[in-house]
This record gives sequence, structure tokens and C-alpha cells, in this order.
Amino acid sequence: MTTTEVAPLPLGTGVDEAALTVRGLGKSYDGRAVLDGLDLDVRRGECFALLGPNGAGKTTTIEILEGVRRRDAGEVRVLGEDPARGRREWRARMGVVSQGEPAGQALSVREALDHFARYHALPRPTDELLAATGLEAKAGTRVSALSGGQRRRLAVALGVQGRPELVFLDEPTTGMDPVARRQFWELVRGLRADGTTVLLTTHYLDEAAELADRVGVIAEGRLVDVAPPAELGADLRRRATVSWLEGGARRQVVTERPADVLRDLLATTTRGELPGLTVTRPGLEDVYLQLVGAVPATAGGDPA
Ligand SMILES: Nc1ncnc2c1ncn2[C@@H]1O[C@H](COP(=O)(O)OP(=O)(O)OP(=O)(O)O)[C@@H](O)[C@H]1O
Repeated sequence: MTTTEVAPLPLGTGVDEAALTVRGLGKSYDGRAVLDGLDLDVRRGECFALLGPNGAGKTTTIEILEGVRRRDAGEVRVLGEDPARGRREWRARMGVVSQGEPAGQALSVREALDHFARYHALPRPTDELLAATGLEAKAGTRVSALSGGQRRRLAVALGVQGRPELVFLDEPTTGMDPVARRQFWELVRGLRADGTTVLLTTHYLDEAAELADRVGVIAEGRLVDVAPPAELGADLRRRATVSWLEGGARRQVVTERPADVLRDLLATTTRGELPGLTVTRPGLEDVYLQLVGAVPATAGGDPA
């Protein structure tokens, strides 16, 4: 299993490439450690997805990076600054889509967007935001009367309204229908094309695979692996499961050399046939489940 390298605090170096750098991040609630030596690097212009089970500490990490939650230990730089001392001008360079309710409940969607546009130097036009988030038909509806998925869309619109350099998206598509989710993916691709750095958390592995240049998996308070989605858990992916039927019972072998296993098996059969033969390798979900310790490391996966 690949583990994130623990470098000796190269903070302040390579600032041009790093949107954010985290070393040894620690956070406890009521004496219970949630983050315990987390290291993370996100490059400028990349889309990074933070994965992990419920309660793993994803929101805690993001809130520390946003400067709205205090850390107990570690070094953090976001857009060159320590979030614990982030100034207003620094905050203005970031967009935040948190898990909470969007502001402006008593306003219509259009009024809310127009209202918050005043806080940004160069806001995206309201009509552009309504179109990008599929909220045109709801422009006149009160925010408090929106459905859960529509509220998430508005939260996303507000989060990117100020053309942020770096946008934090905490479970942005939870509650969105499949059409809205795809619309959101387009929006994120557009942000990336403009050079915006995106850090998102999600429980949807297809979303991470679709959007992220790299994914990081949090478990036990640390990042246990960081890689492009197709390469996550490289060691685990090397193992294939060869399975076949023998005397009515299913047999299986987990191996890094499936071709060798197949050759040996075929050599022992009389008619050169192996009933029910499958060769499978772990897919992203299998690898993820193994990384977070939800299933043993030998579990099978998608057909190879
Ligand atoms: N303000 C708080 N006080 C006490 N415990 C907290 C507080 N905020 C979070 N926790 C606890 O810290 C742990 C991590 O929570 P966090 O919200 O960061 O996880 P998460 O990975 O974002 O989870 P989810 O996927 O469910 O959103 C959880 O066990 C949670 O109960």
C-alpha cells in the first residue's frame, strides 16, 4: 500500500505549484483524535478528491484549511498563508461550499445571488450561475422553498460566484439528482479549465473518478493513499482473482500472476476447459474498501 511521504516541513518552498500544503495535521474532539498526523499537498490547478468513511475527518480537514476550525497540531499553508491567521483578502481568494444551508433563506434564488454578488470584486453574472447550476426555472423561488438538491445547487453557485482561485466543495452533490450531478461535473470541469484549484469531498467514487486528478483516502486520521483514481491502491490492484468451477464447487486463487495460474490450471484439465472461469481485478470501490479496512485485502472486483 502506498503511504503519503512525510517530508520534513518543506513549507514555503515550491509555493508557486502548491495551492495548499499540510504536514502532521492533528485535531482532537473531547480528547479523541480525529486527525493524527495528516499530510496533504494539492497543486495549483488540480482537482483533488478527499475520500473516507463517515466520521473520518474530511469536513474537519476542510474547515481547518478554510480557517473556520482550529487545529491542535501541524503546519498548514493555503494559498501561501496559515489559515489560522488568514486575512480578509486571503479569504476572498477562496470559495466554500459547505454542508450547511445556503444563506439568504428569505430571498428568491436570483435575489440571493444578486445580493452576495456585492461581496465580490468581479462576480460571475447571476444568469451564468443560474444556467451553470440548472436553477433558471427556480430563479424566482424563495431559497427556503427549494428542495434539498436545489439548495445544494445554489450553495455551489454561491461558492463559485467570486471566481475563487481555490474552491472547497464539501459533499457538493449530496441529494442532487443524476442530471444535476452531471451538470455539476460540467461546472467543475469548467472551473478546472479556468485554472481553479478544487478540493472536494465525496462519497461517490464515480464522481471522484470522473473529476479528480488525484484522490486521497483518509482512514485512522491520516491519508493512507494518494494517487490518480485509476492508480489508487496500486499494490492491491496487482492482485487478480482467478475463479472456476470444480466438481460443482467454486474454487478461487488470488494471485499477482494470473497468466501463470491459468496455464497451470489448463495443463491439469483433460479437455482444456475450465467451467465458470473468471479473472477479476479490484476496481476503485474494491480498492477503496480495502484501504479503509472495510473488507479484507483479498476481495475480488470487476471482471478483468
Ligand atoms: N464540533 C465537534 N465536536 C465534537 N466532535 C466532532 C465535532 N465535529 C466533528 N466531530 C467528530 O469528528 C469526527 C469527524 O467528523 P467529520 O465531520 O470531520 O467527518 P467526515 O469525514 O466529514 O464525515 P462525513 O463523511 O460523515 O461527513 C466524527 O466522529 C464527528 O462526530
